[in-house]
Amino acid sequence: MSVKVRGKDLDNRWVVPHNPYPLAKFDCHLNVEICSTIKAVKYLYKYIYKGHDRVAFNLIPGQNIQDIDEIQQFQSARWIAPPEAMWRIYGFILNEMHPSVYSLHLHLEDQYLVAFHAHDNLNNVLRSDFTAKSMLTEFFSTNQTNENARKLLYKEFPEAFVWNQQHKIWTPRKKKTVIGRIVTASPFEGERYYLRILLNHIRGPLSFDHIKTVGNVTAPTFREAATLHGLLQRDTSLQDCMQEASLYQIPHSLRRLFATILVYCNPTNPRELWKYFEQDMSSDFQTSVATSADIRTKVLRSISSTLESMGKDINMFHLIEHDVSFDQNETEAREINDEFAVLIPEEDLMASMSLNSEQQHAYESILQKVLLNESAAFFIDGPGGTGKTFLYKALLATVRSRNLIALATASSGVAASILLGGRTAHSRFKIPLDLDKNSTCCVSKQGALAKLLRLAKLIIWDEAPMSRKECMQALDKMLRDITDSRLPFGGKIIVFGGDFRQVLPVIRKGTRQEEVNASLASSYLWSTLTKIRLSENMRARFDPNFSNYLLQVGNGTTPITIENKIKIPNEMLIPYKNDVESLDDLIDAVFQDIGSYSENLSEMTNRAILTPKNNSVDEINTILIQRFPGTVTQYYSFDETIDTSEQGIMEDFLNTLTPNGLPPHELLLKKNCPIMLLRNVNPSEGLCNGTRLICRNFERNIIDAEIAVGHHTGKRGNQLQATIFSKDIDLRNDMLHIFRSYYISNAYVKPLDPRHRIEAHEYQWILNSRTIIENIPDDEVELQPPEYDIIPFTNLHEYKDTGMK
Ligand SMILES: Nc1ncnc2c1ncn2[C@@H]1O[C@H](COP(=O)(O)OP(=O)(O)OP(=O)(O)O)[C@@H](O)[C@H]1O
Repeated sequence: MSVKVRGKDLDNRWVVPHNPYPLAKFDCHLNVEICSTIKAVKYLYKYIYKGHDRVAFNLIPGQNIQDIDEIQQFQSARWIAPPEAMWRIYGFILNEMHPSVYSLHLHLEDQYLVAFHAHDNLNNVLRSDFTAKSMLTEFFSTNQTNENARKLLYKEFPEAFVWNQQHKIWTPRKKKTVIGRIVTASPFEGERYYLRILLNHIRGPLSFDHIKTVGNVTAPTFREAATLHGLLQRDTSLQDCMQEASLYQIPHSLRRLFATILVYCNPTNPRELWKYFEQDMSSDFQTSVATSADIRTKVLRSISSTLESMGKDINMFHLIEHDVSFDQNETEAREINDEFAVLIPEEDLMASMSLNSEQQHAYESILQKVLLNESAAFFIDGPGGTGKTFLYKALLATVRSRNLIALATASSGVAASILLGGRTAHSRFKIPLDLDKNSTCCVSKQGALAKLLRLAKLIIWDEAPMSRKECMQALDKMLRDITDSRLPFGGKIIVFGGDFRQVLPVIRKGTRQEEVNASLASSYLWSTLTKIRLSENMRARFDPNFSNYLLQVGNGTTPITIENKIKIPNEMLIPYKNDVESLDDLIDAVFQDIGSYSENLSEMTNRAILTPKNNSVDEINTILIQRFPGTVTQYYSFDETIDTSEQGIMEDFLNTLTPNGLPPHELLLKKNCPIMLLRNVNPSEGLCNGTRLICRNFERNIIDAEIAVGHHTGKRGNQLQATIFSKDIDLRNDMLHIFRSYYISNAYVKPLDPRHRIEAHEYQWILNSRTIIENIPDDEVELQPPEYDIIPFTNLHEYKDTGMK
């Protein structure tokens, strides 16, 4: 619509947002504003709650009056509405706050406010014990005598104790819920701010000195104590992390860690970090004949290939003066060789022999197309546990064993890590993250990936229903482009699989219909797919009732429904008593003997409690970690406000937040406890969002963990498996005998080129004249890696005469 106003053409863009209904109803000027920021909301609140006094008005007669009686004016010209008048007449409270907030004193030693009467003798005031008491000093004193008090943080103290201002003591609280807040301190205040940080994290401190004590060391300042506790971010924390790792990780792992730091930790000066650790990262490439330039190239190439698998280019980080470039042919060869080098486990090869009839039908239909090289696209539809993954494994093994390329992909990292050589579909096909119907994959027609895709005989995409249809459509377009074919998926044989009863694509705040519309089943591709159904539940074979029940839920035909809700059979439920007891019962039922799990990994990693809310996850995790045997190690996150002046005010609040994909502010871990990775750090190494790992060791800046699921199981930063091959073995022929074990020291260890791998071992040991090989006595059959329990020298006396070593 457009109108002419004073000779100018104006259209809708010149009209402020308004709502015609209130305009007509109230016959006045009303704008509509969109509250998009916190500030706008605050502004609105201020308006609404400005209160009655803001309608006070003043009528001034014509003549100038000198005497203005404001009280009189206020009283006589005050207008309040009848409801408010009634409210006041009855004396109802006008505002209240629940729960009440206790403001807790914060001061350095002997630096607090003292109130005294003008006529008091100052010397007496100073000498008086009573004057020397404050909320904080009495918090320390109570901790010295009361065991229960020591379990609390300063800010939690008012929840269990009441501050008696008259006698200046904390007495146990009997009723009323309150919360405590330590008064804020800005980082610019120095020590007072660091004391606050310590008080917010350390339970039951006994004195100012005690709170500064970390282990056996009493730090000179609160700042240093906070740093020793890991509560402050250090400028050198990334360097410290590499330093710790370099002490016990092999160079290959160190390079991987370095690449991960480059991608995820935004080091301010990557070149500095590179210079510092180049030597450590290159020690496995150092031989007497290698020049330093060769070694550097090898190290950079190794880092570059890890970065590539994370979707980054090494030249983004400017590690050296000039840009690094590697031979394109070599990159191409590596993409293809890596696929050829994927190991084929014996059990996967045998899987094709034990397929059930439905799986067998699917297997033969797909394999026939592969062998005849005919274009085909399949969708394997089967509820959870019907052996889809089992079928993919059999297919992958058969195709790969014929020296053909089969690509394994999945929508999620976890599903990808279960398949050998598996990658997420996004990373394998370079599908953009922000998709629309015109998106295409970022694959160059001349590049190494295009070459690999043209060579691939079979492409598997597991959990396809979880991805939006645009992903598959982008793949379709890209494959048609690189193969110059008009056939669906460029004539490639592609197998999608999954279960529409499980998770559909995530559409934020989307309706059920929107989710269905976004899924593969609503794509133009759906009609081109040959559908194969699997229905026999192989996971719950021995529990047919459960398997039937699952199927019914999935198909929406559960017999017993109350108000459209699924009724879970009583035998599957933990009866509800109250929140606390029932949660305990649930934990007991799932994790029956938590003390023994540290020895039996699969027992622990095969169990999980699922909850729809992250808060409940944190609550259950806290209980589980307390019950898990061993001593706790704490890691803290650092929260920073963009505006540094708000750090003191916002820090506590930020610490309480646990946004998606981030661990809690205080991460409590114990040796051998399971953890789950929350990021796709390096999917090709099995490190993706959802990978479960077992904590093996803790350093200040490093958690040493071992992968606990998928075919990367057992992978750990510094673990070695070795195949020895070198002409040095000939020299030692007399001594080394097949199938015998030896202690080997002073040997070089380096990663094995995938093309030379005979078994699943990743590293080779290089023996030279300095290598020491010792026989292991026959009675010492079980070779255990040494485990060191390092005891500080000062604590050694505790082990004196106890027979402990
Ligand atoms: N033909 C078979 N013979 C023996 N065991 C089988 C067979 N098929 C599947 N299984 C076993 O059944 C279990 C479930 O199979 P699988 O994980 O392949 O199912 P799925 O359909 O991929 O399940 P989900 O949808 O939950 O991923 C696995 O332990 C697998 O080893």
